Amino acid sequence: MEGQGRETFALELDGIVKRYGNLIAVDGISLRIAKRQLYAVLGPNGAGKSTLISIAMGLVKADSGHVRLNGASEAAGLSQVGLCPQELVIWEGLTVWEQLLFMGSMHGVQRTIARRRADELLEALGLMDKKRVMASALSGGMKRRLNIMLALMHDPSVVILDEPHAGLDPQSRIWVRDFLKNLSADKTVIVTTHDMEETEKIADRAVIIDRGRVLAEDTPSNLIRSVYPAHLLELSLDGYGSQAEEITKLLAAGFPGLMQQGRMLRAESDNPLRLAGQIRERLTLAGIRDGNGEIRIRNANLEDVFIAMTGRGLRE
Ligand SMILES: Nc1ncnc2c1ncn2[C@@H]1O[C@H](COP(=O)(O)OP(=O)(O)OP(=O)(O)O)[C@@H](O)[C@H]1O
Repeated sequence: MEGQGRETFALELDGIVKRYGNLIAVDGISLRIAKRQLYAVLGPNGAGKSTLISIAMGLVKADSGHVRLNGASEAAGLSQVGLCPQELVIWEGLTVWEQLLFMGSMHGVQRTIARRRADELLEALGLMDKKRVMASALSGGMKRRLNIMLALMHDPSVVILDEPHAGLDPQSRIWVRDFLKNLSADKTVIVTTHDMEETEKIADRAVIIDRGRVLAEDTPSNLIRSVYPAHLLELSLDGYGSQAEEITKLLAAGFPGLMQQGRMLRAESDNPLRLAGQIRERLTLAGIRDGNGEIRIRNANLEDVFIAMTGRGLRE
């Protein structure tokens, strides 16, 4: 039974702990990531994402806990993993094509196979016309795309990408989004990211970690539903100038579900239209000019969940 279960997991982390002096970077994380899916690791700066990935790759040794890659202990599984680090690892003096073949030869990939694979990757990430161009002449977003290709030249079954969305221009963002989604049809793709919008669009599952611990793990839509089952109503205080404080006090007294978040009052509601009407009525009664246009009703997104769970914005 146990052996059978293992075959379905690309990565299993069991009770991982990592300390740096007094700081606990990873505080007992256990995760099972099933094969052939796109899995996002989310967390604010310093949450422990990179440390966890480095431990999964065998680059950093955990103080305790176990890692299994494709059912094997990490050393046995590493050749099946491709890592795309946060920093660009590119040889500026080689052309795009030369780098891909060079990476293939470093992994011992047969030359004809490497050439075919390099062509497929160039096609899939939209860089075919840059094949003969020096890496130093590529734009930032193109370099990041090349960085992803280099992690795939040995055709690993598990690909780990540390912040693949960081610093991408809109065009590169679309290439990377489509590429990762397609890749996850037959490989396990694990990304660490701050990009909630991308995660919502492409991830099959996501884990939110903070201070080295797992806060929640599920599909993006279940994560959202679990925290915000209803709609969100938001009242922006920006248009009210010096009356903002008075309005906050007035509405807090009448609508206990309304919470202040910065320059916004926010409530969750099954009937946001009715609530909006009640809020407007209250404001009118108090002689405050119609708040029409200041109220917005929307569905919650992953960023709302992240802020609710970690108490922090993404880039704080
Ligand atoms: N080599 C190290 N020595 C000492 N402390 C470290 C080391 N590596 C990481 N840390 C600390 O461990 C904690 C977790 O860091 P980590 O880089 O894993 O977080 P992260 O979630 O990847 O953050 P970011 O989103 O900023 O990349 C941080 O407090 C960091 O300062």
